[in-house]
Amino acid sequence: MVESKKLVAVRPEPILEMQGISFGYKRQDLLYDVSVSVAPGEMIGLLGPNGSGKTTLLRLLSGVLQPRRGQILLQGRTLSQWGRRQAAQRIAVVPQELHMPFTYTVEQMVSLGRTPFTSSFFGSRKEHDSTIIQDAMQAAGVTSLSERIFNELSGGERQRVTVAMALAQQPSILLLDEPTAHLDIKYQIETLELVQQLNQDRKMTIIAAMHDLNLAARYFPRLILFQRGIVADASPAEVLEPGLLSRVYGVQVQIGILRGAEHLSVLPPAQAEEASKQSPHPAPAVHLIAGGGSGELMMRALADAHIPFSIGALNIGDSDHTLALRLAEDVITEQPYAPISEASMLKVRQRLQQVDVLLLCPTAIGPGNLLLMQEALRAAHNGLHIVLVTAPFNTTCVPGEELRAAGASIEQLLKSVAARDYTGGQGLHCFEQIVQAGAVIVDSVGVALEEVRKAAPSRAI
Ligand SMILES: Nc1ncnc2c1ncn2[C@@H]1O[C@H](COP(=O)(O)OP(=O)(O)OP(=O)(O)O)[C@@H](O)[C@H]1O
Repeated sequence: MVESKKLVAVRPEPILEMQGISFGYKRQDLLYDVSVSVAPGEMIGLLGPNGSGKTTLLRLLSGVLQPRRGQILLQGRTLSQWGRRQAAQRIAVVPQELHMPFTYTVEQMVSLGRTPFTSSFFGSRKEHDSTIIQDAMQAAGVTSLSERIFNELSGGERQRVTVAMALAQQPSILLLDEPTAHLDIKYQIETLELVQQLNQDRKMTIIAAMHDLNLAARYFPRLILFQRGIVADASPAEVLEPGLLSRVYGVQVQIGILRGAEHLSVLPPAQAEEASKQSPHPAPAVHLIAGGGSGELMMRALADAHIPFSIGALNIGDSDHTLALRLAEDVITEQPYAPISEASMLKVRQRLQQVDVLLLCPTAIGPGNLLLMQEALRAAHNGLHIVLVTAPFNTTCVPGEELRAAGASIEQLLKSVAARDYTGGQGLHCFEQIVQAGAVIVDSVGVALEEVRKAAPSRAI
């Protein structure tokens, strides 16, 4: 028998690694626990709404900003171990807009890209540097503009010169901040074709913040969707998912492949709204209060059963929050580690007035979410059907009256609540009252689903 050779896929060492980085300009984190591994030669598009932190992430990657927590490794060494000058010899940035206070020519501008390798701006340029500058101008298609004044160029021409400047750094990694912003469609395509060419011909690793989802789908094989933390990191087909985009961008979109096209297209809201009129999204029948992973099974079960639900309030960074952005119809979101704000509590209250059922998952009860439990109690007194999903213990589903007869079950429930109550007994007291108000206790996700179907038979499919 011929022994078959084992084929072992060797993953290349990452060229760039973000390990659990958090950063904020103010007390609160803007980026929270971001971990990304970038292989050499990848082409990655960063997506996210205005203010989601894309530029900030690029500034962290270029070493202009320092993370509060976590570290960024460039070829296995932290950026501070490399030092600014050495890092700049490997990572180049193409900023969103470049304003020059001086009347530099294009060639002078591009030669500024050699700064990390020379001791002064224009003084110590060697023949070797001149060759690189000419090569950079040629690659970016700006040789014919070399004597022109940079500030007098059109937006598209300036963009190409800025790319040439970055190329003069001979970087392994090119970071671009919205390279197509303010450009007409011809220049948008030209710029992205150029970037793609650099990626393919020079094996340059590319990371670009992008607003145009269609261009991102067309040019970037890997997309990372941000909303302070990473919401999705995968291929365009997985990231450009209508539910996910509508939750992150707050607008309904449709995704499809246009006739004759090879790539996904994101259709504008007007057409999507029209489409959504034809197949309306059902309003959530269920609201979940969860946290710390306690809602995971319940969310997956509801999504599998096509039962629309809302959830919250949840802090950004909570594992339930990340999953909820994918699965829930609406996620009431709070800042990382922050107590629940009045605005979020108001949203929870309004939502509890609209839904048929509240599912309370077995989350830890701390001072931060005690308010949610108190809101659940208020809703119970207003007649909302509440289902308490316990940590798994040895009882079967005991609805309403039967539960009261089964004293041991209540005891067990309260014992499990006491074990996760960090509010000096206030959380436990709240639970006792919720039970007294007629809540149903269930110890399995399947039984919880049955309760939901009973309470919202027409809306839950
Ligand atoms: N130097 C700064 N000091 C304080 N806050 C800042 C600073 N720079 C940016 N911010 C704030 O940080 C948040 C994220 O900004 P950032 O520019 O990283 O987002 P972005 O995703 O690139 O946005 P856009 O798509 O609009 O360019 C914004 O609320 C912004 O106002």
